[in-house]
Amino acid sequence: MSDTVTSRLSGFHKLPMEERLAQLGRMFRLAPEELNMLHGVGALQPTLANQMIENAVGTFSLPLGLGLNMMVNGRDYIVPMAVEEPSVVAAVSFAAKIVRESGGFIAEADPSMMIGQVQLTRFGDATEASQKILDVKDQILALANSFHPSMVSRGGGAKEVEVRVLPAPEGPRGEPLLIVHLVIDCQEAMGANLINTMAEGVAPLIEQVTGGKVYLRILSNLADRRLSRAMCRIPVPMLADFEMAGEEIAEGIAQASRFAQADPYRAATHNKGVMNGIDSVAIATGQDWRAIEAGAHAFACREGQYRPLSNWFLEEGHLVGRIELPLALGTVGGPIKVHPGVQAALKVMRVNSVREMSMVFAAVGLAQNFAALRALGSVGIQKGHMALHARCVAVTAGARGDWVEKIANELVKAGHVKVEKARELIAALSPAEAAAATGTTG
Ligand SMILES: CC(C)(COP(=O)([O-])OP(=O)([O-])OC[C@H]1O[C@@H](n2cnc3c(N)ncnc32)[C@H](O)[C@@H]1OP(=O)([O-])[O-])[C@@H](O)C(=O)NCCC(=O)NCCSC(=O)C[C@@](C)(O)CC(=O)[O-]
Ligand SMILES: NC(=O)C1=CN([C@@H]2O[C@H](COP(=O)(O)OP(=O)(O)OC[C@H]3O[C@@H](n4cnc5c(N)ncnc54)[C@H](OP(=O)(O)O)[C@@H]3O)[C@@H](O)[C@H]2O)C=CC1
Repeated sequence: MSDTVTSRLSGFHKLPMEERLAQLGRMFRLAPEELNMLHGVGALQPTLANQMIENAVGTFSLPLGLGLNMMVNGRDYIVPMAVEEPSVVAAVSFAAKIVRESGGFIAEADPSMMIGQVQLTRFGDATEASQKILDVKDQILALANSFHPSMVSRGGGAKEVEVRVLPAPEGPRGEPLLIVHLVIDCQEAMGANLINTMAEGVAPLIEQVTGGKVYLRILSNLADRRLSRAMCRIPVPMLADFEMAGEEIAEGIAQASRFAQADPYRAATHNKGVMNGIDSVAIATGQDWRAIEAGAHAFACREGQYRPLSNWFLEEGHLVGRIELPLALGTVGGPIKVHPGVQAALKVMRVNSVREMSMVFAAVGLAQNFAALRALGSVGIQKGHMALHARCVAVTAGARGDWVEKIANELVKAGHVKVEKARELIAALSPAEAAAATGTTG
């Protein structure tokens, strides 16, 4: 791989797609097959898809873009993003460009600790049953680890047993819930399968020592022992653009953050913006994005009210942004080593461990959030977003080829990004132009 990898590729978005790929190929010394994978040519063959899921009839594609300008802990990252929504990739690159000029993102991630849950019922007295389980804690851990000795030799495996007694949902007359938590270090894996194996494996021992009956044995997607954090600190004057002073923009972002802190209706949309970035990278890198989504939103609710995953405030002439969320990611397992497109995407992202990957994910979430709040707290989201959405609108109205960009530009100029307007523009062309614009013969 080239030593000159940089994610600061100014004007990359103005290049034709072939030149973008060629530039990427040179920088990462990618083989033609790897470039083809990124380009989507043969990335996931139907025969392989048929081995991945049930009742397969084919594959389904999404656009793959590159988030640029990302600097995390002093290292440059080009971030593969699979997403259908216009402006997401531009927004992350835009934010990361500003942040890198103020030193980049600082991030950290916890070790890969996950929780496996075992639900015990008919246990009699809850305190006594809890104590019986804790008395055989070492036996439970040894049994759990016997199902995955290779995880232990990697330094991972089951590390702790905890017992939680929860009030009965039916009220005081119902049996309280007794939930055993197995805390497992999953190392480089997301961990669901290995956790479930261990949770199922220890259930008979828990039944035996308590005389109770186990029902559920499954991981928890609220991965709150596996948090990732990112922060950035931008000098306020660096936020200025041609139209607004840095102070005004910073104030708009801080006000947006206050709104999300106070109001779950706003926090949900704020977090949707965060997840625009995180989900896109998750899909491109073969992660279980449903698990990430479930964990993020459960974590957002941990204080009893749904809150934003990130926070922005002013401090000593700087705008400071922070994000914290659970990220159960893997560099092995699931489809990661199976899907050839994921392999090519990971080569571009060049993370050396799952913790490093989690830090980049957190930084992407914060960058995405910054771009949205910057727009929302100043000119509004529509200006930037709709300008990029205009191309989709032009295609929906029937435009094809070079005409997509032309019609999109006209829509933006008219300040009216609607399919009907695009159809009007096409209808106003000469018959020959209209035929060319819509790819039909005249
Ligand atoms: C769209 C921008 C970035 C334009 O912003 P701009 O001011 O036109 O950007 P710029 O010309 O100053 O360019 C700066 C950099 O941004 C990138 N960039 C700039 N343009 C492009 C492009 N076309 N394609 C790819 N990259 C682009 C590129 O890296 C460029 O660097 P350069 O290459 O020039 O050195 C800005 O208006 C923006 O960030 N808007 C916010 C968009 C957004 O957040 N979209 C998410 C979808 S909306 C949503 O679902 C979430 C939401 C909003 O509801 C969340 C919430 O409520 O919190
Ligand atoms: N609620 C949820 O989120 C659920 C999710 N899932 C799915 O489970 C999958 C993730 O489970 P997961 O257990 O991670 O995946 P896998 O079982 O596919 O793979 C993980 C395995 O990779 C091997 N491995 C090789 N090197 C390492 C390393 N350095 N660190 C850790 N493991 C290593 C280990 O096996 P070995 O030790 O044998 O080498 C490990 O058990 C995803 O596809 C997810 O969609 C499934 C059920 C529920």
